[in-house]
Amino acid sequence: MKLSFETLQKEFKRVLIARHVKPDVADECATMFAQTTESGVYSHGVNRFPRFIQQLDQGDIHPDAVAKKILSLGAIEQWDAQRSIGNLTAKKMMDRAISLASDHGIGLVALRNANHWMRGGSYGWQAAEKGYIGICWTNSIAVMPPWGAKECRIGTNPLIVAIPGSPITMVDMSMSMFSYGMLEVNRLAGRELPVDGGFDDNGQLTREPGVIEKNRRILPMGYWKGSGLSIVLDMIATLLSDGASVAEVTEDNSDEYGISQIFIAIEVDRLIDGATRDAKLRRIMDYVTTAERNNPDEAVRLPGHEFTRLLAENRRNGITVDDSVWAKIQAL
Ligand SMILES: NC(=O)C1=CN([C@@H]2O[C@H](COP(=O)(O)OP(=O)(O)OC[C@H]3O[C@@H](n4cnc5c(N)ncnc54)[C@H](OP(=O)(O)O)[C@@H]3O)[C@@H](O)[C@H]2O)C=CC1
Ligand SMILES: O=C(O)C(=O)C(=O)[C@H](O)[C@@H](O)CO
Repeated sequence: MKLSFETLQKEFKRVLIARHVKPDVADECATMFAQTTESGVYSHGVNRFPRFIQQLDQGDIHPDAVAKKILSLGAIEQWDAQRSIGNLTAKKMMDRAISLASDHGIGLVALRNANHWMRGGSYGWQAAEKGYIGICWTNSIAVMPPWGAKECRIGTNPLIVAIPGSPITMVDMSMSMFSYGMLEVNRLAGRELPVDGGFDDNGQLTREPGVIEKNRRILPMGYWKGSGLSIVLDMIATLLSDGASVAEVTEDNSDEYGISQIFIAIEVDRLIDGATRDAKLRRIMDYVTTAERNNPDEAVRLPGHEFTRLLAENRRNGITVDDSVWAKIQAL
C-alpha cells in the first residue's frame, strides 16, 4: 500500500501517546520514524517501529529520560543517554558534536547507556546538511559470528561517513553484509539476496534471507575485514564512552539496550575554500561515475546519491508500506 508522510506520523504518534509518552516527545519521535521511512530507509523506519514499541513496553527504553553530560575535554565530550529514546538522543548528540566542531574544528561526543538509533545515516546526513563531515557509529547486541565462528559474539555496528557537497555523499553500512533490517525487506518482498548473506544450517553460503534471520549465521561485510572492523568500532565506542561493549550488552542485559555510540563532526570550510572544495569533489564523483560499466543498463553511482530522488518520489507518489507491517502497527 501507499501511505502519506502525515498518515505515518499520525499513526506512530498515536501509538506513542497511548503509551503515555509526552506529546512533544511523541511528536518528534514519530516525525523521525516517518522521515526515515519517507527517505526510503523502510528497514529502520516503519518496519522497525513494532520492535521499538516492544522495547518501550518492556521498559528497555525510558521515554522521559534525557541525556546528561558526564565530562568535557574541549573538543571531546562524554555523555550518558540514561536509556532515553534512541533516535531523539542521537540527533541531539550529533548537534552537540557540530557545535563543538564549530568551536574547535572537530567535535566528538561519546555516548553510553543509549538505545537503538534506527537509521544511523540520519545523523551523518544531519551534519553534512550543515556543511560538516559527519562520522558516527554504534555498537549493538551480539548478532553476528566473528569470522571463523558459528556463534554470535560481535555486533552489526553500522558505520556512517557523510561528506557535505552537492549532492551529499554518505556511506551508511552495517558491518554485516546485510543488516537484519535489509534481510527483512528482502524476505517481505519474497526476494533472494543479490549476493550471499550468510551460512545455512549446513554451513553452506546462502542467499535466503529467512534462513539467516533464524540461525543468525550472517556474513560480516568483506568477510574477515568486516569482522575486524566491527570489533575495533566496538572497542572505541566502549572506551571513549566508558560504556558497555557488545560482550557486556549481550551477557549483562536482557535485550539490546544500554549500548555505546560515537558522533564526530569536522568542519571542512576552514580547511579549504568553497570553490576548490566543490571542484575537487566534482572531479572525484565524475572520475568514479564515468568508469566503464559492467552492465550497460546499470549506472555506477556513489552512496547516498539516490536519497534526494527517492524522497521526492515518495513525497509525490506516497510511501510504500508492507501490508503486514502496517496491520501490526495498527494493532498496537
Ligand atoms: N544497530 C544499528 O543501529 C543498525 C542499524 N542499521 C541501519 O540499517 C540501515 C541499512 O544498513 P545496510 O543494510 O548495511 O545498508 P545497505 O547494505 O543497503 O547499504 C550500505 C551502503 O552501501 C551503499 N550502496 C549500496 N548499493 C550501492 C551501489 N550500487 N553503489 C554505491 N553504493 C551502494 C549504500 O548507499 P545508498 O544508501 O545510496 O544505497 C550504503 O551507503 C542503515 O541505516 C544502518 O544505519 C544497520 C545495522 C545495525
Ligand atoms: O541489523 C539490523 O538491522 C539492526 O538494526 C540491528 O540493530 C541489529 O543487527 C540487531 O539488533 C537486529 O536484531
